Amino acid sequence: MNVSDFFQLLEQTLEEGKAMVSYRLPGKESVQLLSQTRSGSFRIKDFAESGFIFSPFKNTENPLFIPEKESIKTVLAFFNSTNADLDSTEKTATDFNAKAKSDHINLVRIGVETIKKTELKKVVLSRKELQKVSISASEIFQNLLSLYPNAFVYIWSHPETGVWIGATPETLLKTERTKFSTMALAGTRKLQNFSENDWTQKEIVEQQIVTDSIVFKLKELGHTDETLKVSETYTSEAGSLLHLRTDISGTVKNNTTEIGAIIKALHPTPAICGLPTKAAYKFINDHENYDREFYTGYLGLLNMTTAIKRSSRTRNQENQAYSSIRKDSSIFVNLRCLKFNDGEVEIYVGGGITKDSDPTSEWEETVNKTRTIKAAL
Ligand SMILES: C=C(O[C@H]1C=CC=C(C(=O)O)[C@@H]1O)C(=O)O
Repeated sequence: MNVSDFFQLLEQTLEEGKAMVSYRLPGKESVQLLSQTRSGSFRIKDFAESGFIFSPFKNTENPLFIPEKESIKTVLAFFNSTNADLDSTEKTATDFNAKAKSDHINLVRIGVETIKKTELKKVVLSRKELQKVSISASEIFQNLLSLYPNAFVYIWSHPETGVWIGATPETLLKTERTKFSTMALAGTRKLQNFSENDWTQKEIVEQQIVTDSIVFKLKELGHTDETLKVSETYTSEAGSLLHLRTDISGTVKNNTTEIGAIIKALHPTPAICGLPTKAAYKFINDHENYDREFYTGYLGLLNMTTAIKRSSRTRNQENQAYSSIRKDSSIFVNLRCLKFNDGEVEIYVGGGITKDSDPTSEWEETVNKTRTIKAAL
């Protein structure tokens, strides 16, 4: 299928209001469209299901999903990412209102005070920003595909949720055969004029909290220092931003039966909630004055069929291709995302707060994070 036929089909499916999702995995060239054939909603019961899962931040017991068996899959084999000019995003630098700024600064102040007085060590505080738009959901999706070749880029539409679009840099959980991997992603800087020494203690601590918490939760599931691999922490690009990142991986006996337990143990990580989890979750509930809905939830491929072509060289059969079928998962944290309404979008952004946070810098960080999305509007 060619590019224009693919996006025409996507627009038609969106217009029909069917449950559908289109996505591209990080670093890949192909774009998939999964369109649910039956009307109604499907919900995850035990995470052994196969399909595309879409979970909110809260109430994650039985998330919505589009079952692989109840959907038609269309593939666009090659989408050319042109790496559009990120500098164009600067035009929106002052495009915010004063009340949003003072509200967020106040929220962060209360967060810092609470951290200084209580057991709370870190809390991720967020906000939502409305912006008028004149382009379609499909165009925003195509722009994100062009801008962010290394992100997980998606558009999800469902009668129960409306339309969500995003380009997230954060993997929650990936499985390949018996190997699984996740990442601790936190701390934010602008790519422009950055030098490695710019990372401050605040960001190093903020990110270390995420790594330690993920390792701790995995150990509670029976993984050990011997079985887990934890990488060095390094600087990782996400559009025009940089984050600190540590990769964590291990093995499972059975990736389809164990995935639910790992997702439930990890979500919500301190990259999007805080530490201790319960105290941070309560603080968010009590003080963030809006519903995050699917922002900082998770989404992606759950136990989806992957056909693998291998080539094996033997003396008699050179380059013979063998196919095998696997069930793999690629689940992401829903960051750098928006909810689309005709003529207007809601952009969601947040940042990790510790005792050393400066409220005005935290506000600016959220402004910088909105640019990831605004560049595509
Ligand atoms: C909560 C967000 O980002 C998280 C992921 C990377 C860096 C973050 C930070 O520096 O605060 C956040 O933990 C967001 O983009 O809204």
